[in-house]
Amino acid sequence: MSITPSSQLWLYDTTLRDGTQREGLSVSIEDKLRIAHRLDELGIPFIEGGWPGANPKDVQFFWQLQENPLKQAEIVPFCSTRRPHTQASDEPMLQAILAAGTRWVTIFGKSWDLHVTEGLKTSLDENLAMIRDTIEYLRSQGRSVIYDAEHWFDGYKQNPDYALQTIKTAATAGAKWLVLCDTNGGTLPHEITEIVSVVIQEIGNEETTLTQSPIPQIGIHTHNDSEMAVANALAAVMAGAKMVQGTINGYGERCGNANLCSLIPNLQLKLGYSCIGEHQLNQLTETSRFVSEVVNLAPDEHAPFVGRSAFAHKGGIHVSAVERNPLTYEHIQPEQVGNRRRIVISEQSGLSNVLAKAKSLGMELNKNDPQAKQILQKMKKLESEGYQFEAAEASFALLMYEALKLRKQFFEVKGFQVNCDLVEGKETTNSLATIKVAVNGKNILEAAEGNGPVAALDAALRKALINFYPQIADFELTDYKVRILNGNTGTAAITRALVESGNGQQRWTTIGVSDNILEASYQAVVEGLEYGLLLYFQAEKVLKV
Ligand SMILES: CC(=O)SCCNC(=O)CCNC(=O)[C@H](O)C(C)(C)COP(=O)(O)OP(=O)(O)OC[C@H]1O[C@@H](n2cnc3c(N)ncnc32)[C@H](O)[C@@H]1OP(=O)(O)O
Ligand SMILES: CC(=O)C(=O)O
Repeated sequence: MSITPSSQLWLYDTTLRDGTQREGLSVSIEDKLRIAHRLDELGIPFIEGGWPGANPKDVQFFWQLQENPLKQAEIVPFCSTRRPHTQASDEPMLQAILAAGTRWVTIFGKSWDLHVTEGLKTSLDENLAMIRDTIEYLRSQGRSVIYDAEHWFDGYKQNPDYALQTIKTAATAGAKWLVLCDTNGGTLPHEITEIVSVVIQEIGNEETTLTQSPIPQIGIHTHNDSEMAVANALAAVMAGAKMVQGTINGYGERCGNANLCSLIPNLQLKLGYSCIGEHQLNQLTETSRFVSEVVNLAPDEHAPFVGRSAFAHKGGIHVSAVERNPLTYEHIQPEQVGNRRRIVISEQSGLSNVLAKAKSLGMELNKNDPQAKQILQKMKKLESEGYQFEAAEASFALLMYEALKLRKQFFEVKGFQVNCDLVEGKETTNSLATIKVAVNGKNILEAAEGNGPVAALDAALRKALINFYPQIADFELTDYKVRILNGNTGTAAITRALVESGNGQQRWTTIGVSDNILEASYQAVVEGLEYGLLLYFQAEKVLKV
């Protein structure tokens, strides 16, 4: 591995170690393996896999990775320096990271005198010896060492001479990287710039190959407690740091670590540094969603660069301009990071939103068409009554088809009735729905039970339609949300029901609004089935063509 071009930066991902220190995040060995391989594909050169001496899961993880190694990344175990007044060679934790069988290891040591005297309860000299012995021992075992200077910035601010002594000790002992950590996340960018510049002056930062360099390179590891983690990492890089540590989606202890999903595009697209390949940068959005799926945390829809809303345009003025030139309201092209532009429909829309939506549905509509204005007016009127089409794009599509006289009537609901039994002492209610539907001029009457009125209604409707449209057997109701819009008016409150449906490949959301919760739900359920049929027949048509 060599670093020559001055614009080359080394990314170090710690999702599998510091990321898992986030409250509420827990992963299995299989999850860790899947994430490691995905980060490898993304082109991250260093992946911190965990602390093998600290728990059996991390020991297993490193062993299993040996059987199915990464393609390009260095997998790195993490550990502290030896404890006070012990021999490095006798430390079980250090034996555990050696047993992980990697080329690189990361150890963290104390930079802040307060931590030495109060945390470790040892002398400042012994702390220096702990750093030196540990690095020398790991090097004697053939490992390349990354030294994380914990609490570097706080330590430097309190006692700069001692803090500098700790990293000079690490450098002399042979660490190849000195990573300055803003462990408590309280430092501001101007302080980072100043302090990193001092370190670079003191330590030197020659451009040379990693394996030959006697002078360690400087890295940065920042936390987000002041919401400065990304800004601080950028400030450090601009001051000369060559390694950037962070995590996918910014997961990490307390408020998280520097978010690589923001750092990488900022470094690469804005500042011109080279971190990962262009074809890898456009996997960033997918990687962010993959990791959130594996760790079972809902993705942040508003995350910069990779969030679903990162390139979503809602205001009519924005949509009008973006349609003419995306640069007007987008700082980068969404495709560069694997994301996509979305046009959101709402009461804040103008004709441009409607036209863009029509285009995305394959319909030609222009600003002078009277239907375009009608669609906009109808949508705004419905929004004023409680509809929210940005959350129910399928219902908006049906509204457009209707206005353009393209809405196919697959069936017509003539009426329905729902009865609920609430029996004292029974925890669940039984509901029975009867429904009358007309299909191709034929009336069908069906009844079905469900554990709630909406489930019963959905079941009765499907029963009535299944002989005409067998494909609805593949549709499922995946989510159902209800919101009371003017809760202060008691029973006269308006209910908004959102139903999410799916067919195994796609999901779509429909909406219903009424002062009757059943009526609102019924509208959303019916449109959900109708839209599913529409998708099915559109796909059929395309296939036949
Ligand atoms: C800034 C960071 O994020 S550092 C990483 C933090 N991550 C974690 O702590 C997660 C994994 N940790 C663990 O599983 C456990 O804490 C272990 C296995 C490491 C240690 O467990 P225990 O031996 O029971 O100790 P405990 O967690 O109570 O205390 C930490 C010990 O590490 C010592 N320690 C802390 N930093 C260092 C260091 N840089 N070098 C050596 N020892 C250190 C503390 O002084 C304390 O020692 P003591 O118990 O002799 O006083
Ligand atoms: C090492 C580390 O995770 C920190 O100092 O924050």
